Amino acid sequence: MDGFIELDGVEKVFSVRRKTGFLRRERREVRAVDSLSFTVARGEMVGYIGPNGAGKSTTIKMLTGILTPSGGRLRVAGIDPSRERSRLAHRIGVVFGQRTTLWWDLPLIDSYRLAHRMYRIPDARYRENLDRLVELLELRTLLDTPVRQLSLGQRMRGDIAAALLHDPEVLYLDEPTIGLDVVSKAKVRGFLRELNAAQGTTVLLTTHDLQDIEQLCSRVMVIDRGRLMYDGPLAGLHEAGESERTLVVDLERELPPVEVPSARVVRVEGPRQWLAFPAGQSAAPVVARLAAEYPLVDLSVREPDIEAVIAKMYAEKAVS
Ligand SMILES: Nc1ncnc2c1ncn2[C@@H]1O[C@H](COP(=O)(O)OP(=O)(O)OP(=O)(O)O)[C@@H](O)[C@H]1O
Repeated sequence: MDGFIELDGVEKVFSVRRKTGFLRRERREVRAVDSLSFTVARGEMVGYIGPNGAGKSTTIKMLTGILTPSGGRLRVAGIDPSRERSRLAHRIGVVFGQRTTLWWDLPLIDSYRLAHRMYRIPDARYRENLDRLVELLELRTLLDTPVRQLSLGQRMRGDIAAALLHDPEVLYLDEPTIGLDVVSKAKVRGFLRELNAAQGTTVLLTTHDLQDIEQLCSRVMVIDRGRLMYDGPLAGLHEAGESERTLVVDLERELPPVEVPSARVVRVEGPRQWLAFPAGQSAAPVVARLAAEYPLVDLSVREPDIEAVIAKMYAEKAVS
């Protein structure tokens, strides 16, 4: 193994006690991560996806040293995370979309001052990093605002800055765009792309939004029931799952199902129709044809969700 992040046959088994009667308890084992092996090279930006309960958070927690693996070998920058958690902490940054690491009642800048001391960042470097991050993440006018008053998108940008003040070589992001509007998502994605390109930061990104992966990662790993199901480009995942995108079309009036090559109508509701077409294909020819031949009022494209792609992957495997 010669990656920056290395996992070899990693396992995590939780022992769960379940109530089965008034006084009876049953002990059950949950294998959250099962013989997981992969490597991520320095500077890579990799998507890590899978359905709920697949084992993504458990993997990230083992990579930060919060959880100790039940078996196998795991290294980040040559460090065994659970044995040398505080040494590793200086080299990694973590952002959880669902939970903030910022101090809720204090102005944003105070969380940064605390990180300055906690990570013992040299003064000049702290000032330089703070200045750069505040500029790139558009936080200048928010520094004196208590975190609880920030919008979700502002808070997320604040969290990302906090995770990067100490110049980590690797950044773990757990759902960084969850709940954000289109503009905020674009800002976060733009920043991450820039960070990876300019600083060479290694990024492991967990998300349920396939557009995050599409716009940021050349490689995606799919985990399900603790096992690695797929490791490769996103396009290959669409092929493996034969996934489809959906075009939602609003017509001027109710019409019979429209007829367009390489797309099929899957639902009709009054003047609105839903057309499915292969995810690997551009929507442009379908849209052009619709606009030319039908009284079009509005349309939008819906990406397949990860659960649907993975469900199809399973279905494919079952018949092949
Ligand atoms: N501390 C724990 N004790 C017992 N079981 C756990 C614990 N943490 C996770 N699990 C179980 O391990 C499995 C994997 O959970 P994990 O949180 O890693 O999934 P996930 O892929 O991150 O899911 P989500 O997308 O919902 O966050 C689940 O069955 C979960 O219930």
